[in-house]
Amino acid sequence: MTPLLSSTLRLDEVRIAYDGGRGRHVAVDQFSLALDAGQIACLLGPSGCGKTTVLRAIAGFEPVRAGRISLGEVTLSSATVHLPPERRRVGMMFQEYALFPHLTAAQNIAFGLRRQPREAQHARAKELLALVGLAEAGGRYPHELSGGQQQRIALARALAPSPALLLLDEPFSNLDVDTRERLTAEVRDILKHAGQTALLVTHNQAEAQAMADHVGLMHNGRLARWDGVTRT
Ligand SMILES: Nc1ncnc2c1ncn2[C@@H]1O[C@H](COP(=O)(O)OP(=O)(O)OP(=O)(O)O)[C@@H](O)[C@H]1O
Repeated sequence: MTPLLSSTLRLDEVRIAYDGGRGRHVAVDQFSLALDAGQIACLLGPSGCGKTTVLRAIAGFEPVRAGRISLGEVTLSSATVHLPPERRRVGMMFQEYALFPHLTAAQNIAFGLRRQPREAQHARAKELLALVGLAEAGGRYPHELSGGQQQRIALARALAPSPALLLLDEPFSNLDVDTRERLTAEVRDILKHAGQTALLVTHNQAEAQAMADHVGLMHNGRLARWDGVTRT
């Protein structure tokens, strides 16, 4: 699939702050990066360094105090612009977005396609079930799937509306080590096959290296390093 050049993600000198009881806390500052369409990047860093805050700002859940976030030609956030989350073409796979227990795997995948005709929803769900290697599991409910299978369905659900950018926050943290290692490689293949631009957050360096084309190391709300990953 040819990546769309128009969908480069850019963060330029972004500042994000939280207002709390003890005044304003600047969680992310002078944060800049560029991620070309079709590329996978991973933000790595210790707890509290601001990884989730960056993802939440890109998704539109936190305002930006200074700087600019853009996707292609469109400004998503700046000190004066705040596009609502549903208009950003940004998909998410966050821990808190679990599958709906009362919907089948196929219905979960089709959930974000409710405005499309039923036929188109079925076809897209079928295509994504195949992409994540669960072609036979469309009729099963989440409790009938393993943890790893549930994560693959959650990924399929996030991919279904063809977002220009997919954000993944610690997508494997609930899984055991073996499943986690296997899924890391599988998810990279799935994202690459779909030509999906993705930004992932993790604590785990091995996971970052296995998944990403670029690894960004965060420290105290800033991007300390941005390295390309060489693959043989
Ligand atoms: N809703 C909030 N209100 C106030 N401060 C917050 C809020 N969310 C996060 N913070 C603070 O912002 C900083 C960055 O938090 P963030 O969750 O982005 O870090 P993180 O790198 O994702 O951490 P972890 O790896 O533990 O998830 C921390 O100091 C945190 O305490």
